[in-house]
Amino acid sequence: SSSWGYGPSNGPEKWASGFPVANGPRQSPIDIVPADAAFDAGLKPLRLKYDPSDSLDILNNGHSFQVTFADDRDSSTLTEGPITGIYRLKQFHFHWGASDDKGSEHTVAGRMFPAELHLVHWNTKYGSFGEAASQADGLAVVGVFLQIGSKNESLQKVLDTFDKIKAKGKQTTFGGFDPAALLPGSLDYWTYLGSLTTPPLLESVTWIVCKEPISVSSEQMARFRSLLFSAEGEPECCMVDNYRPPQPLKGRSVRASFQ
Ligand SMILES: CC#CCNS(=O)(=O)c1cc(S(N)(=O)=O)ccc1C(=O)O
Ligand SMILES: [Zn+2]
Repeated sequence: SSSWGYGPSNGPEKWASGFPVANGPRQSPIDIVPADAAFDAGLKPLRLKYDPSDSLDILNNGHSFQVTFADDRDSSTLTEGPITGIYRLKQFHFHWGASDDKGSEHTVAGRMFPAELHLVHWNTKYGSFGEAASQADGLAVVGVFLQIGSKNESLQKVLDTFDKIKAKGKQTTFGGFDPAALLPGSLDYWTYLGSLTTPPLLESVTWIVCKEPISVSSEQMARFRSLLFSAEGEPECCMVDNYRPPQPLKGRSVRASFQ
């Protein structure tokens, strides 16, 4: 069976056949329209506490690359913000385009960014990521837009591993990395109830999208595009355009933590 991807035969327009929830009521990403986002004074500031010793390795999983964290303790967590309880960081990954004019999953009043960072956290009240992933309040993903500007030195540490994870299935150790170094100065955010943006598209994600982008140089964006969707020994297929387009809002409201 042709597994899902981002090509013409297995891309986002085809996912509904294998994953009917693709047409569900709370799918992600969405177009965020700032003028329609209601300021909610009840929303607390995000509280992100990450321990660099939790970072384990970096992996090309065939649809993106991810940095995986040890999540057996409450050492790298998301609390406060729009959520209640403690959510543990499991991994972070990115989505990006074939050129600097596209690549993000969420858009802001129709504007696409060249890339988007996702930090995936799971609700510890469910005991494991897998259990949490099937619960309506099981996951919380912090999204950060990347915009073309100065070279991002924190990001460069990630890009420097790409020679070792070029092909699908390759991984290498990646310890001592602090994901807080990838966060913008302001943690103002929009939040709404949505889903995973890749199959299985589970409707279990509280999305927390930062208003302020982080910078990435055009040369650094070119490095993202040197990764491959394909495994060693297969015809080379550049890993680009690994983003799902915005999905219908279906009556959902988007709240803003800022005025
Ligand atoms: C069951 C299940 C599941 C999803 N896993 S994930 O949350 O790490 C994830 C989340 C997202 S996203 N774009 O929804 O944050 C994308 C990709 C992945 C992944 O497996 O690689
Ligand atoms: Zn993602």
